[in-house]
Amino acid sequence: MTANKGNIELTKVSKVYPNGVVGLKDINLKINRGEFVMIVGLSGSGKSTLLRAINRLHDVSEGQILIDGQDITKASGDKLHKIRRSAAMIFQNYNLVKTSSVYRNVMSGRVGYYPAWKGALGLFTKEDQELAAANLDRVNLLDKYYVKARDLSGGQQQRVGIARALMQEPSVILADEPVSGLDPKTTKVVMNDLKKLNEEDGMTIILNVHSIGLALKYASRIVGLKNGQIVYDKPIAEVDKRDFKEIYREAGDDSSDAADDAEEA
Ligand SMILES: Nc1ncnc2c1ncn2[C@@H]1O[C@H](COP(=O)(O)OP(=O)(O)OP(=O)(O)O)[C@@H](O)[C@H]1O
Repeated sequence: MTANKGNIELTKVSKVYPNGVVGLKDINLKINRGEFVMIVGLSGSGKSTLLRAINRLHDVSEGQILIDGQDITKASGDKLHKIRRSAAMIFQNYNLVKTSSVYRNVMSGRVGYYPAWKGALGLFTKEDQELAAANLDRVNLLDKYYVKARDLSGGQQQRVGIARALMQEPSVILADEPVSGLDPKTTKVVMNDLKKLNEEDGMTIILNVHSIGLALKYASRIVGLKNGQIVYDKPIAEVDKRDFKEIYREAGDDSSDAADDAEEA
């Protein structure tokens, strides 16, 4: 990964879905290389919309998103592919092809580097095959190389998702609730894999999460969303557990489970 990559800047970003629902409203957010930003907020507050906007899984209605100075909101064709490569996505439901081998799934993270026909035929270079093995090794799954994705546990599938993301040689990892549905022990393994990438490779991580406890444990900075707007943004050293009461308070509510989770964390 090239040094000094991994910077994201959103300016006045809004997203209105075709049905009129406001997903994001006037978001200004600057994230620097090497930050581990955890995005918290109630269900429906816009966390997924934000991550999907950053690597253009959907278009925004207004505003600009720069990844290492390049505007992804306006790019098309080859330029869009190149910008998108630097921000790899990890999904809550892993998004693996369940009937394919671990190796094929990991390799699919590399297809953006090949002409479509070569990718479709699986004509990958020896170097890239070695890279796939090395990335699987990083998440301790080299022994699962030939195993079909459907025969792995949830945590193992998510780690294949991480290895696939690494094939893009990204400077940013966007993780949309990557550990919801995993038990505490497996959650720890996946979170520690991400932490390692952050600390050892300086990768920027932006991760949506429901658990305040996890945010407090892993984040270098916590951003809170409410109704599509940023209502909270602090480095971890300045975070006070009591802050979350407000982020998680629904209209007319006095308390919330997530805020209680924060109190207990
Ligand atoms: N494809 C869509 N079409 C219309 N509205 C959408 C669409 N996707 C999301 N929304 C709406 O946009 C708002 C933000 O949704 P989003 O999924 O970003 O929230 P979230 O914070 O990620 O929620 P969760 O924690 O439940 O995943 C919600 O009101 C949601 O209903």
